[in-house]
Amino acid sequence: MSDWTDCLDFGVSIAKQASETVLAAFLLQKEVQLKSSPADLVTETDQRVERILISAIRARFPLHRFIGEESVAAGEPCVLTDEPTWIIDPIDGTVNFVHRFPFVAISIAFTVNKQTEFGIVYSCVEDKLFHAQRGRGAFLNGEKLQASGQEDVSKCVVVTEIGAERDDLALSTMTSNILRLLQLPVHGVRALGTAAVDMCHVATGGADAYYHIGMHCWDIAASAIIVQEAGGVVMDTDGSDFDMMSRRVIAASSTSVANSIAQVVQAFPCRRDDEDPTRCVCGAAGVKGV
Ligand SMILES: O=P(O)(O)OC[C@@]1(O)O[C@H](CO)[C@@H](O)[C@@H]1O
Ligand SMILES: [Mg+2]
Ligand SMILES: [Mg+2]
Repeated sequence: MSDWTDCLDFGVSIAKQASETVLAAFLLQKEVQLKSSPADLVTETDQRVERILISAIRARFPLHRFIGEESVAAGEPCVLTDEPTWIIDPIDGTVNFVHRFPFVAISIAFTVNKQTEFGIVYSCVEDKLFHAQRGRGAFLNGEKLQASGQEDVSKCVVVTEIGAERDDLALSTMTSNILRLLQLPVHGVRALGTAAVDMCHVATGGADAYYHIGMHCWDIAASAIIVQEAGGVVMDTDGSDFDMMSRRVIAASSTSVANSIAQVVQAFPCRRDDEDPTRCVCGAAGVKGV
């Protein structure tokens, strides 16, 4: 039985190759298009990097499937099957990329039978390569990672994001969540602009928790296994099991911190990533899946 190490090694090498395209464009002026909201941006580089990654993987593993952010935006389905599947965010942190704020990552997760086998997050400008393989630990540039183990939420640095949603309910929910956390109190609240890198900071122990409502599976699939393999926990913001399609996540140093955050954080409605977009629309108004 394959342990998928050949796929992991290939994923790492193409992530590094594709980062050259990201870095070559990083300091240049970008042409920006909007997706679901005025803060949900896409550039030609996002689309090109996704094409580079998918065509390389397809040439090597022709039977594998894909869920890619920009492919889904172009109308491809976002459904996880039992087949080997690569879940790709070509640039996580496109707003950062457009503004030259130096936290942008290529995020690649690989699932089989709907279980994540490995995750790769390459923070391109920082040249930080995070990866984890199921049952084999999490690493940053080859060094083993360990989450902080913190159990007391009042001693935590908590990372979150104000996402791309700009409707009143989403904005008031996101800001009141931050207010309630600060009132616990926690030591600090941070946001880097990329869910993938934010969550990897929980894996390093530099942050103790991360939560987010409204992100997509490609933002967090890779970093979720990196957190778990570093000894952290991931769950839904409602306290149930982690579901990468639910648009809700808590990643934490310990179950007790994750539960404390789940008690404080409220969610606003978001359509699941794998929900048929023709059937129901809730959450922020917009095009392509929000
Ligand atoms: O569209 P992108 O860049 O792939 O991803 C969206 C995203 O960067 O937006 C949020 C911050 O606004 C992050 O949490 C999330 O990862
Ligand atoms: Mg993203
Ligand atoms: Mg992206």
